[in-house]
Amino acid sequence: MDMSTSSPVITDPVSISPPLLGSLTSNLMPFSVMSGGCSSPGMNVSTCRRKIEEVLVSGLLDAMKSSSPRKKHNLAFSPGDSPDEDPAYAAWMSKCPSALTSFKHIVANAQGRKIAVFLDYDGTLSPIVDDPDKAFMPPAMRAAVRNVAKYFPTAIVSGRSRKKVSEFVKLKELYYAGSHGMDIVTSAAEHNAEKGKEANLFQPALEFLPMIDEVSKSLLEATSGIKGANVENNKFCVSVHYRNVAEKDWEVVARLVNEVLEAFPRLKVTNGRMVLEVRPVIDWDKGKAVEFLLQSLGLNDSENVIPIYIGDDRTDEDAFKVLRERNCGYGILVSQVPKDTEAFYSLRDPSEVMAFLNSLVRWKKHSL
Ligand SMILES: O=P(O)(O)OC[C@H]1O[C@H](O[C@H]2O[C@H](CO)[C@@H](O)[C@H](O)[C@H]2O)[C@H](O)[C@@H](O)[C@@H]1O
Repeated sequence: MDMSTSSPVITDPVSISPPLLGSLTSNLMPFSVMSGGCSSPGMNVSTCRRKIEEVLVSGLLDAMKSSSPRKKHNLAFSPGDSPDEDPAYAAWMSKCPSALTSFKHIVANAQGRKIAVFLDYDGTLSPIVDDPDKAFMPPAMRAAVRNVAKYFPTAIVSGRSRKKVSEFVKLKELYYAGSHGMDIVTSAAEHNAEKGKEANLFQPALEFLPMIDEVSKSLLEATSGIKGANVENNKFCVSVHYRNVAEKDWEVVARLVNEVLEAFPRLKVTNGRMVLEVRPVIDWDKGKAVEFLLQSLGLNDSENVIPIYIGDDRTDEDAFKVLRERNCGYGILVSQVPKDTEAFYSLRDPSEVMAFLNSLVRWKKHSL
């Protein structure tokens, strides 16, 4: 087995912000030092600008490559083998143990306290698939989430638009935070219907709505010639998918996204699983959304409330970090490969997520 190319610890991808060339050109001096050479005597503005652009595009491309490992490159074990036989994975699991094997410890700590459950969608409740419009949640998972919500306040926190993720999940008893937490409803739809009231909305990036629409159209147009590229408007953010783009064309994707964003200095780009996420430069993320939900749902008592957040993506790290810093609750990372993470525990895939949720319900029923 060649360990040199397998199971690397995946580090945090780059977040390139704010805006790319627009603000950088107005502040060339510091950046010219960073980019090594723009300050050379005789270099004109356009050469310097090109240099900066190269640095940004190659940074983006590196981030795309490092955060989007193709499975076969990252599994040390050959097909049919168990990840347990991979020493790197086993070493990582000793730092980030399975939430299933640690279940007794998790619930022992929750005894006499209230559990609140936060769930990411893609890669957590639904398996990752090539077509984002077909990321359906299996009925058994829906049943598991429905049961969890009977016993614990439960929220979905997704990068998708709130509308789209709630159409996938189809459960009215949950709270939903879409657009990476920038679109939150703090009352479950069933309660709204019962009380005949409007949903309580929190949308910290409301002013960006027209800008997101505009950038979404520009990105769609710019990438229309790239086979496999897909632009998804998630209301307060936009996803540029490159999962189905040939790797040789990733640089073109990076270049085009960079070019489009030159006109939008108030937007930044981060990356997830084979996707570039364009979003407003505001101090808001899934971690802030979890804090906001805990506060609004009256669950802010860190002595008596145990939040459990399950997610698979880079953006979920913000939520794991919040729980770690508050020293309350547990982040659980869904991953089949070792990753740098702020989570305390891990689960391998959505089927293990479902097993964990079912265990929570069984434990709660038993303890009533
Ligand atoms: O926060 P999440 O709910 O995990 O949303 C993050 C992104 O998920 C979706 O993209 C990912 O899943 C797709 C379907 O399995 C897959 O094709 C894609 O490569 C993944 O990146 C969603 O389409 C994005 O808009 C979300 O931002």
